[in-house]
Amino acid sequence: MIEIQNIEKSFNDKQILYGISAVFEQGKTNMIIGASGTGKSVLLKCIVGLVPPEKGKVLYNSRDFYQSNREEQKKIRSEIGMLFQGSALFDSMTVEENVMFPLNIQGEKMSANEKKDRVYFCLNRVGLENAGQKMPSELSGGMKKRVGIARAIVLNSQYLFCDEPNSGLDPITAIRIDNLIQEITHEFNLTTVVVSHDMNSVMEIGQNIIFLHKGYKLWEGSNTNILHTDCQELRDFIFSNKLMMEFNKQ
Ligand SMILES: Nc1ncnc2c1ncn2[C@@H]1O[C@H](COP(=O)(O)OP(=O)(O)OP(=O)(O)O)[C@@H](O)[C@H]1O
Repeated sequence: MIEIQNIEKSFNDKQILYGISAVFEQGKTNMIIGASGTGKSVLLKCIVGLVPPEKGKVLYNSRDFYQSNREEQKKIRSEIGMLFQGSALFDSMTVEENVMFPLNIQGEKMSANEKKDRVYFCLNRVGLENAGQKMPSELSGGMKKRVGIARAIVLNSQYLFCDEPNSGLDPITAIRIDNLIQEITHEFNLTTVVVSHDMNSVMEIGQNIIFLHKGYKLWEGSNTNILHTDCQELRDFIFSNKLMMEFNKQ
């Protein structure tokens, strides 16, 4: 479980986040949603320790990240897996080498065979056990995301962060990636946090959602009650999507 308490963040006197508190539950796909420029990525960076907030706490299973010493922070970081927006694979490495990369950096106690077994366990889990020797340039967008997911879980991560996992994918591939993230979350009992502005994703995997608007958290709930919200800003966000608007008329 990750708990954030009263997060405040500014850049050059411009306040971006105002007192954000939330609980991201273990074994669930938690989502941070909102329109472009509303502070989702900044909040994600505050949570993973890339951008320290001026105020507030980030607790990883009760461990206060920003109050921890370097060693403790390193330990927490080693439990975090990230799926980046553009997958962020290394173009000059094979799929196997890409997934192996975190093990080479942090898995110093593992033998070469153990590392390889772990890489192929993860590739198998995302359906790419035969793609180990391919280069990223030979992969489709959806396959690249799968490799990114395999790399994010290779260290036995407890916490999985996904920044816009659907960007650039067609709707069917996008749903497959969403479902894979949800399955892996349940199977490995991860605390998963997905940043998205895609309503299809929200309806598919949004088990625990916070909605940001202009740096404020205006709503929290799940995909079972989001369509019935009376928060006007959230309604505007949901029904700016044409398909959702049609659905709402029925
Ligand atoms: N390092 C930075 N320095 C200054 N301003 C920043 C920095 N990072 C983000 N911002 C500003 O913070 C605001 C929120 O940006 P953020 O990237 O969090 O939005 P977002 O909700 O993730 O949008 P999108 O969905 O388009 O990615 C924007 O006005 C952005 O310009």
